[in-house]
Amino acid sequence: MSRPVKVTLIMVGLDNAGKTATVRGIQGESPEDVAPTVGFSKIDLKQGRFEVTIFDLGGGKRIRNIWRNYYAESYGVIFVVDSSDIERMEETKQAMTEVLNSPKISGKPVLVLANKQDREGALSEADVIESLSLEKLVNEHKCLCQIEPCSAVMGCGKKIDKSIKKGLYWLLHIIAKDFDALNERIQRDTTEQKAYEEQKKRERAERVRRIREERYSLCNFSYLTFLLSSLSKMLDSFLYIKLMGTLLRLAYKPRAFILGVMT
Ligand SMILES: Nc1nc2c(ncn2[C@@H]2O[C@H](COP(=O)(O)OP(=O)(O)OP(=O)(O)O)[C@@H](O)[C@H]2O)c(=O)[nH]1
Ligand SMILES: [Mg+2]
Repeated sequence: MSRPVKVTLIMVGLDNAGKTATVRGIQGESPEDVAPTVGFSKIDLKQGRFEVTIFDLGGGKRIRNIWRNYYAESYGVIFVVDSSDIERMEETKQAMTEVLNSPKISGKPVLVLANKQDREGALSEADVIESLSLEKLVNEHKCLCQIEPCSAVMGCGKKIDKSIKKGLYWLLHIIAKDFDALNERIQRDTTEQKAYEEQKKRERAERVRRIREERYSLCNFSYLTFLLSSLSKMLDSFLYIKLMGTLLRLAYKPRAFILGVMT
């Protein structure tokens, strides 16, 4: 029996594209009532001899910058597009360009799910290809690509939209064909990324240490200043009391005072 093949995939695309609904359906859960993903969710599933991990990454504008943290370990990309949201096609194209531009993604296989085909006015496969300049984009970055028009809310588990199943099968098949080279690249990239993250961690720790040290010496300095000013105040008070005593003595007993000074 052949050994299981461990494969990590990332699922990206704009917010509201239908990524979470798609992975829910793949997992056999209801794709209805999904909430926007804040951060990511991780899904593990078995597909034949593949042990697949899918990172469903939040697509909100502010969290899109986390996508790059997952590029190194990813064997392939699932890019989900809301085909019915024509106004956001330009934004979708920009997001896809940024993903494929990354050196850690270029050359890896990409499955595009042209989702929400059940919606009226949804762009057809050909229109999505044109709106995204998909052919040019994937050729430029040497990515094998397949596009599947689908609907994530059509069913789940065994009843999931056949196009989603077909797309996932294609992606895993392409990965398996070039597994050794891809795996070598992923091992190299993840080792490099880990070293980079460690370096960043060390730099951060060093920065914190320096700030603490500066704060500590500032604290010591303030303490010293406080101590000196307190001492000076005490001395001032002491001299003041002494002076007042002298004046009082001079005022009430001038003779005794003058004799005291003279002797
Ligand atoms: N009509 C229709 N609605 C869908 C389809 N897929 C997803 N939706 C709906 O679209 C909305 C967004 O779906 P999500 O799966 O949360 O989208 P997402 O891409 O995960 O969004 P973020 O987590 O914010 O990045 C939800 O209301 C889904 O029910 C589809 O194929 N057809
Ligand atoms: Mg989501």
